[in-house]
Amino acid sequence: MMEKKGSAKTFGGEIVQYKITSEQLKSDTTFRVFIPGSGKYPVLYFLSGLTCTDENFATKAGALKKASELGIALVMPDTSPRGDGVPNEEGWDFGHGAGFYIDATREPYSTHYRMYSYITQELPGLLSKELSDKLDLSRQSIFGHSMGGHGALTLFLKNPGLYKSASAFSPICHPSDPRCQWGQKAFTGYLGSDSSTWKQHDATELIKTYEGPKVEILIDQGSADNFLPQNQLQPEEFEKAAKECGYPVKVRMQEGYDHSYYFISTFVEDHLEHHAKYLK
Ligand SMILES: N[C@@H](CCC(=O)N[C@@H](CSC=O)C(=O)NCC(=O)O)C(=O)O
Repeated sequence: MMEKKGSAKTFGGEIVQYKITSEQLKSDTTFRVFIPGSGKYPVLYFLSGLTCTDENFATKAGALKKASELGIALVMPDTSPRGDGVPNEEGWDFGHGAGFYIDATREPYSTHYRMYSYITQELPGLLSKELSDKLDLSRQSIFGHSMGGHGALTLFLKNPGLYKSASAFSPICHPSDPRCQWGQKAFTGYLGSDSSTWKQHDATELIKTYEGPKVEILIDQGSADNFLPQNQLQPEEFEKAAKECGYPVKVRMQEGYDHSYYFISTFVEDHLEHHAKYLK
């Protein structure tokens, strides 16, 4: 059951925060939904990055006006399971706020950290049951930022046809690469040290064997992003792999922009228009 925690009218539509007890996450979790008006709308998921909740994109990205104009509903989940019973670690790049949109296979994380199944199965199932008059779940697309960009790309590539389109802001493109410290930490912790299992959660690896519809993927990356020289993101590796297998990917290097929501809000309308081409 979806419990309504709060709502507000905005840009002619409504943004609502829901709380559920998730079967996959074995914990309570919240998500926000923006519904443009009184019709039935296609759904665009936004997956947020490390340290975020369902609040960051809703309040900082400036996406709601354009989503309202285009007639696209937005669904904004949290980034991990949370709560007293959910194992956590020191630091902001693992544990709470850092679920990496995968199903953990390693104890003690495997019981709760099932963000992949939550986003691809449980959440759309709930939405189609409880908001069937407002959301058209036969038309879904996905985008995200950083860790959430990794989530958007991998969920799209792992489920051909489930999402009509995908895009990302400064995504973690190659988390199984030894130079990507976020990926090394998360995949070792959630999946174990056998790195052969990591490739199925790595966009740069997945695109090499992808066999579904080749809908253009849009990526925006700021040139002044401090995580870029640290090799946490590696958009060049994803672009190279896509080119080699003939998948159309547009990577736009945006001069002087950093990793923040100032960057996201500058280009978010382009991403909404990109998805509208495939959702409408
Ligand atoms: N808290 C950290 C910074 C963490 C950070 O930059 N998080 C990004 C996503 S990074 C990759 O997934 C983010 O979106 N933060 C939320 C926001 O509202 O900006 C630190 O202290 O350095």
